[in-house]
Amino acid sequence: MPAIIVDRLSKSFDYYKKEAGLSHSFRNLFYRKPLRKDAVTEISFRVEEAEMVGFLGPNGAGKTTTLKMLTGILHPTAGEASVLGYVPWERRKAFKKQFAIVMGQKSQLWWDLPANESLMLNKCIYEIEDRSFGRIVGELSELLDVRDLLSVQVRRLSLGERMKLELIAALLHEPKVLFLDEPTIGLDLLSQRKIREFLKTLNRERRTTVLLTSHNMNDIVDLCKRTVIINGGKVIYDGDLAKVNGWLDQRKIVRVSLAEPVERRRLEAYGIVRSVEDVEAVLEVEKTFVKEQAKRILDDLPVVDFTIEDVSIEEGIAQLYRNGGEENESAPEIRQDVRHGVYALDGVPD
Ligand SMILES: Nc1ncnc2c1ncn2[C@@H]1O[C@H](COP(=O)(O)OP(=O)(O)OP(=O)(O)O)[C@@H](O)[C@H]1O
Repeated sequence: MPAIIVDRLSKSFDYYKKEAGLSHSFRNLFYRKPLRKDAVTEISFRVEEAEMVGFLGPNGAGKTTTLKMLTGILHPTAGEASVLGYVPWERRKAFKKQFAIVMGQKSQLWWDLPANESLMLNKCIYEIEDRSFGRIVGELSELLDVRDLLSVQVRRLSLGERMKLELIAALLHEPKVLFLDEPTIGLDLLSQRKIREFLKTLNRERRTTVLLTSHNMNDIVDLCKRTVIINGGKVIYDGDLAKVNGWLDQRKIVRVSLAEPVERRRLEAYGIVRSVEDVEAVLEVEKTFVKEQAKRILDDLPVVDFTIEDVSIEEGIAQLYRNGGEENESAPEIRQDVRHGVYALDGVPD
């Protein structure tokens, strides 16, 4: 049985428009314009036990809202979900003991206390026995290399050190399902790598199921074979990460620094002009033509510096599906088998 089942889950937020100014504040006492935001609309997907799935999407796509429903923080407007056989928003005690959520932007540790005091608090909340507590803290702090930091006041720790201790706090009760929302945000490359290695070990040795949201593509590429992509509150892709990579790899980003400003119209001869600011230009060029266009740019223009980069998956998705899931003509068509909640990109080679 899958560890996570999401079936046509939706969440809408009702709120009121507030306008600035004293007169509007007075008017708001008698009349407030109600508004509705459909943050998540009929999304369906499944995550098998011990699977690590990347949950991707541009800003405002509905990722955090989905994670909040799957952890019982939010009640959905419609649809169903089950995590380890439990309905998350029923918030049963037995369910709370089997999952954990780590949000890179939020801390569950007490800032004025050393981390081991917060760990003691979690020990009591989750009713963990003394012997298990000692073993788990020992194992995890060894793996993350933070043994010496357990007695340091949390506010004195670096962001990376704190994040490692946040993970220990979240994993004390040995959850079977782990929801991660931007776990490497703001961390240096070394700390990011350490946390990814740790998550791999956790998944391999404890068969922990992981649903991971991250704007850091290295996290997703390194940890997840499969990705669910959401945009405008709708699932637009569910499948192999490599397939999406292959599709986006069909285009390249060419960054050019020029000795003097060049008219936008002139640059359009070499590809799609993404931006021109003074002497800096960014172009998008089809991969098959990139060699030829690069040569032309270098021959024709007063180039000072020149780089060719890949389009990031996230950027490509945001660009192609900018209108809340409406594809533009160059985007691959999305096929959806509603019965199974399966989505696929047409025209993408296997
Ligand atoms: N309480 C709320 N009231 C009204 N709108 C909300 C509320 N919470 C979220 N939204 C809106 O729902 C949409 C989805 O938000 P959500 O935080 O789930 O996106 P996200 O994919 O996690 O984005 P990000 O990557 O920027 O964190 C956004 O447009 C957001 O403004």
